[in-house]
Amino acid sequence: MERVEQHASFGGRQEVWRHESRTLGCTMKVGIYLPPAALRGERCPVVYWLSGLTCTEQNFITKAGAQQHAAQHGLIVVVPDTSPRGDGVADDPSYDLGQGAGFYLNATQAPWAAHFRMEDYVVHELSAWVEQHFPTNARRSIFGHSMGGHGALTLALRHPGRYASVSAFSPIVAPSQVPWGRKAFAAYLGEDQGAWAAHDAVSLIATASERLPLLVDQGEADEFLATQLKPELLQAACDAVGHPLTLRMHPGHDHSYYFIASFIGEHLAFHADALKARA
Ligand SMILES: N[C@@H](CCC(=O)N[C@@H](CS)C(=O)NCC(=O)O)C(=O)O
Repeated sequence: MERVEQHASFGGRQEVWRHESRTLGCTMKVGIYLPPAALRGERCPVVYWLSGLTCTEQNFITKAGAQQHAAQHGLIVVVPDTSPRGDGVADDPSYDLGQGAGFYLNATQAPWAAHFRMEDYVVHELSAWVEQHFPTNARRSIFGHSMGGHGALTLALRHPGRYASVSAFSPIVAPSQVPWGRKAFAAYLGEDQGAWAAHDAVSLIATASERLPLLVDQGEADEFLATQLKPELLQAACDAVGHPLTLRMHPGHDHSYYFIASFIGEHLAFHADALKARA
């Protein structure tokens, strides 16, 4: 492993690391924000951020403005890339499949299955690596944007007990029912839609064994709202079983990091409260 960037930030340090992933079979870059408390040697909880289509670790660490809030709450923020990377890794010319579009699941279909194992990477290998090398206290929360919002919701629902809290900006809530998700699921999981529900937040809500409250923020001027995101499907699924959901619609906000930056402080405060309650 090798540190490839470090920048002083709000009394802490924004770092980028490169490490070998056995799960993905390639080298991965990861953004790690260490708050002042971590630099003083205190053990801090970790919040995992999952980005959307086309992103690397750079989008969030340079545009979300998370560092000042993570510093204030004493949170380590870990930002993985959105897929395996490299010349030996399968890819597709479109922006919504292949590298930059891993969808936070383990692919079962050729040519993707060899490297596209983002669920195992994020849930198991990355957290073990983080907890081995950084001053953590083994408490975790998870959040993300768009494809990464889908990732945060589904990984929290699929791994009850692992995360203290979950939230999302503009998430894909029902990938089985929208073009981005249907294209990716057909490629990664196969045409048999029986396998899709296990990676679809709206489907998973019905049978969730842990009713972890969901915080979701969505811009009303988001260009993908009606075609790809459909938060009303998540609202209906939560209403049907009494799953706690706070869905906040924001007039004027689009799908960009300007939206994320506007509410990132509230999301980190939400996670900090939940992580403290677990202490
Ligand atoms: N029109 C966009 C679609 C992809 C997109 O909007 N990606 C979102 C996540 S779904 C994003 O975070 N983009 C990078 C950024 O805004 O920094 C593109 O082709 O790049």
